[in-house]
Amino acid sequence: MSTSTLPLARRRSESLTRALDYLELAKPRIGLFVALVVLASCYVATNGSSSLQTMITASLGTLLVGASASGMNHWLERKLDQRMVRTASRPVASGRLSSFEALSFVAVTMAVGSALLLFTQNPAALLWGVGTWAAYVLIYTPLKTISSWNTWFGAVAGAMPVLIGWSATGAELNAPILVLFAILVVWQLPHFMAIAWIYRHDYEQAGHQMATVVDKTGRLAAWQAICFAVLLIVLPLGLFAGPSSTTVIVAAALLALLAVAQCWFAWRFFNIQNEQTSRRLLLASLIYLPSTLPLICLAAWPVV
Ligand code: HEM
Ligand SMILES: CC(C)=CCC/C(C)=C/CC/C(C)=C/COP(=O)(O)OP(=O)(O)O
Repeated sequence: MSTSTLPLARRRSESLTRALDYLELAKPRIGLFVALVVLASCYVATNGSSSLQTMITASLGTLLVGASASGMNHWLERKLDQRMVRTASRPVASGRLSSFEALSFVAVTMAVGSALLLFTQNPAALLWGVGTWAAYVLIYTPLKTISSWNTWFGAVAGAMPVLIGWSATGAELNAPILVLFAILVVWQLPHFMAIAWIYRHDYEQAGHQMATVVDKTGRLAAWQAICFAVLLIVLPLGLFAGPSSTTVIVAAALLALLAVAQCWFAWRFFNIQNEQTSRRLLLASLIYLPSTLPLICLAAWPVV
């Protein structure tokens, strides 16, 4: 039956399925978090004086470059993804999208995202965007099957959108932006160690050298989760490297308090790695990150 003779309802549902497949290529939930990080970074870099237009276009540009990186990761890992329960039904791994369709998505989102960063922002924002893409696609992704250090490289790549937001504003580096970058790098270790434990059998099946694969006792993952969670408690002290004010003191205290809560879940996971402690640590990490963003903005509140 040719496409034109298919019943309208069926054609509509097929178009919707394809649209959702392309959306899945972009890893939209991680993308949303990354966009929020860029919004906050623009605000923090300028102590609240960034224009709304800069904030929105920088976030949109990063979202598109990030979608391109995620699409490339789907394509590069299509064979490995087939071996993992969590990823086997992904659009490229399952064959619903062809390599041509996936790579076209990668090229179009990269071109539009890069143009947005260059023409609405500046060459530095584009450079950091391309650098983040390269760190994720060319360094982190191939390292996953080589060494468990991959997560540390992934953590740096995952924090680089802070630098896209900062460079878009053209502002000087300040204490809150450096603290936000550090928080993002460090946060990803407890975030991912919980995931590495939950999906350890999947990762082993695909040959990914995650901490829970190279050390099946779970201790390596547990140590990394607790050490980096503790580090999150002290990082807000870095805010005092800049001008101090009541808002900075309040923001630093609340950031440390949030980190203590996150640390509690890392501590439970450190003591015993099981379904409950790992899932709770993952959930805590997903609550911790968006909660820190308004607080770091508070720390950059203009002193009058
Ligand atoms: C080393 C770095 C990172 C690794 C290896 C990693 C890995 C993952 C994986 C595998 C999941 C899926 C968990 C599941 O299906 O249950 C996930 C979830 C998530 N991650 Fe990360 N992540 C990293 C960094 C980041 C960063 C930088 C962000 C955003 C700023 C982020 C935001 C999220 C969000 C929002 C989710 C939940 C939504 C979803 O499952 O798509 N992650 N992460
Ligand atoms: C501008 C730009 C490029 C933004 C992207 C930001 C960025 C680098 C986020 C990466 C976070 C990360 C390492 C996710 C896990 O990927 P994974 O491959 O381990 O996840 P998977 O197993 O679900 O594929």
